[in-house]
Amino acid sequence: FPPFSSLSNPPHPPLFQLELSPPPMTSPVLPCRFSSDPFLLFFRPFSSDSGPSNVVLLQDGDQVTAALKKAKDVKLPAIFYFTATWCGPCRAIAPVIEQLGQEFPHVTTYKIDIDQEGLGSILSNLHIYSVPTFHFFHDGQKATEVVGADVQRLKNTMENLYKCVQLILVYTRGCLRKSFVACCKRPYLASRFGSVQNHKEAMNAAALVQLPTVINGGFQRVPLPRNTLPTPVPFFESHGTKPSLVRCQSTSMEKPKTSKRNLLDNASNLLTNFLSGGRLGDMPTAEGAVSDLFGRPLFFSLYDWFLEDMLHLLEIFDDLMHRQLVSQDVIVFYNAAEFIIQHGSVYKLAFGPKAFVVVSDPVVARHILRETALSYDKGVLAEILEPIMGKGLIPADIDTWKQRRKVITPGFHSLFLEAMVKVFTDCSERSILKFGKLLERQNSETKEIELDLEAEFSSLALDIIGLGVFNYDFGSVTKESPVIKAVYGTLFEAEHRSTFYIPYWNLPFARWIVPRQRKFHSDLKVINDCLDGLIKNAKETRQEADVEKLQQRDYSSLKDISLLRFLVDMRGVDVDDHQLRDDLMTMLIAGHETTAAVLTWSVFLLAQNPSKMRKAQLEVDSVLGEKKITLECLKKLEYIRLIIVEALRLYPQPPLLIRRALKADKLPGGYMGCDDGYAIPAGADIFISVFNLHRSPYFWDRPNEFEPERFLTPKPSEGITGWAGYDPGRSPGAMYPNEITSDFAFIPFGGGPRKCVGDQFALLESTIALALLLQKFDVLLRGSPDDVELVTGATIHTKNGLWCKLKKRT
Ligand code: HEM
Repeated sequence: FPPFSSLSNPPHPPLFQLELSPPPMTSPVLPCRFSSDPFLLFFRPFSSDSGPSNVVLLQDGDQVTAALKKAKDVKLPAIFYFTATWCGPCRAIAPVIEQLGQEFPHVTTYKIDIDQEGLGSILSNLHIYSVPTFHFFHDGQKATEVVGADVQRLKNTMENLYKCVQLILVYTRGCLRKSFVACCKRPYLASRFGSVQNHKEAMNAAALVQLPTVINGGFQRVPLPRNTLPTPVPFFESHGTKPSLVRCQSTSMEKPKTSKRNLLDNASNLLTNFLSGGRLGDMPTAEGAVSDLFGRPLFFSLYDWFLEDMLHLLEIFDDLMHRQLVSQDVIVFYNAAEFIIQHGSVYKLAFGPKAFVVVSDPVVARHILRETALSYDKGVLAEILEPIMGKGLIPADIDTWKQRRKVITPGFHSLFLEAMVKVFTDCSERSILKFGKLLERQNSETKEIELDLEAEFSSLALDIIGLGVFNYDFGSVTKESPVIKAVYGTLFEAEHRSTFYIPYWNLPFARWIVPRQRKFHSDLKVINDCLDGLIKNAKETRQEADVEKLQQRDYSSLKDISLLRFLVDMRGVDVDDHQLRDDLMTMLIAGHETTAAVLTWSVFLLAQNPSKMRKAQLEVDSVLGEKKITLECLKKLEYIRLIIVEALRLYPQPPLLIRRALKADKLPGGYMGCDDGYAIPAGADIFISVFNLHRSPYFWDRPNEFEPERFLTPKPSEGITGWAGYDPGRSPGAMYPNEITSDFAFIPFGGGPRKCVGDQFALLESTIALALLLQKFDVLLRGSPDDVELVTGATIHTKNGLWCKLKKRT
């Protein structure tokens, strides 16, 4: 593109400059060249008939002739792949072909077994002397060929020939280019970047290269000479409305956004700017409307505002690829300046009378959670939770938190967790037994039961947290009790408060006048009485010891292995009953819904991916057999562990972390943000959107896909300043990926000093429960995944339960 005087990249070789002369044959007929590319080693073994749908097996000479004709006449991109069943290199390269087929869905690969009868003359006409041989067709002609299993050459040829879209980006600030590279990982988005300064320059450039053009998402027809033009892409001509923005594994999260601002929105924004918005300086501001916040979870809107335009662009390309419309170049100009102004790593959300700072970047999250952790408290969250959790760790002020954190953390030592494995197993088996009994009672032919697994996981998690934290068996998997009802009532109220914007419960007399507040206080009393009884009991049987001694106890001989026992027995910590009760209540609430939610979403995702479920079941069969689960087994259940963390990536619990600045601070700009960072005043309220971080296309490939295997492979930072990339080796010995391995791009348990104390407890518990479920049952969703609507408060859960069909595995 000569007119782009300001191209910042060294020029790429021209897109269609191909090596047209075939490489020399190394042997006359059959022995083939074989690349020792280690890429080959990672793929599944050869399977001749299966594979992606764009691989077509041609079974006789007529079919080959017809396909050749079609490739020439219809001008669709196609590869003719000559192979033989006895050829070792062909077998070795088969997975690469499959992989390339998936990466270039618009290219058809015709596979021809040269030993089929009646091919003789065709093969000699085409000069096929050895296998594998690949003929590449483009624009109705044979463009080039590759002879031999030369992986690198195959990949290069595919990329050079079939990458279809050239992307030219209008950018005004250097950092944005990188974001596009990170985002446009798909092979069909050729990353040829340049900068043009304005719309006119973009149009001139487009006219010069004579291609259909998209400027800022809208189609522009450039004045091209007749007949020599590629047809404009119909999608752009017809598209007036944006496609839905957030695509996920399948949920009803794709509700359209409210597009028009109403009176309330305008009033709210005015108020925001008047009251607090101004104090947040020139931070990018989301153009959201208050009405966007109603009727769907807040974190979806935060995600849209974060990525709206980027997603829009990707949606366009996906759609084009899907419809095989891009068999030609399209130029895209994208106005980066617009993007920067409205969205990004740190932006301000005008929200009623308040402004919140929304953070979607690991470097900024790391700054708040780890580097300056004690300059922030829990702000709005503490206001909501304090009436329930008192001075428990989550809402506690910094001084109380420092004291209690020091005491509680040692409670989760390794021998305790090891002892918990038995509790997790026993409780999970109780659920499995219950499902088995329900199945036995089932008379129907199908021999399957329908269950709301979310409710079942909730009972299971309640039983486990009761036993683990204060040695109380709720027994909720099999029965109901006033205490259980009170716990659920309290959780329900905590949820209600976290989604209700006006804290009416703080009004004088509300606890006596408002019926739900009356119920809440009576539920709280039931739980408090129960906890007080347990604390009294534990104190009466106290056996004081130093922390180190307590951590080396022989758990197999103890009747009560709970955390309460540990806290009460600890020498030199004479804590009052009230504080202990707050601690227990906090852990009861923090550890119950969260774990139930992880199991719920793990099953939801697996049920939509039967091959992954099967893989998990095979792993469980091979590791466990008929054995009881031990910590050693858990180390071997790698795939199950990855499923749990991948579910936490896609459905983080909670989806937002909340903070309030105790003093003025300067946040780093984050990726694509302002290099100078953003000053925030004392009192600024912050949402760290874990959901945005976990699904950010800058830090994850295919961010919305369920791919547990992703955590096995390092991901370099690709030049993102300040972010170290993902590296599983960074936390040696860790059983699960975490904020260290991901440098704060994966923070399901937060990070820094206020990181979850129960993370290992929860992960081991979930791994065991999921493994035991999959060991015995096949699980299917009862209806469509889209029927499983999401709602959210503190955690993301379903609106009407996760209804599944369970069948005994044979
Ligand atoms: C999968 C299950 C769980 C998830 C996803 C989860 C997530 C989190 C997150 C994200 C935080 C940090 C909140 C923040 O920084 O604002 C947190 C804190 C906390 N979690 Fe968990 N948690 C889980 C299970 C548990 C369990 C089982 C327990 C207790 C047995 C627990 C106890 C706590 C406590 C006490 C805190 C406050 C820590 C502090 O401020 O020092 N959590 N949890």
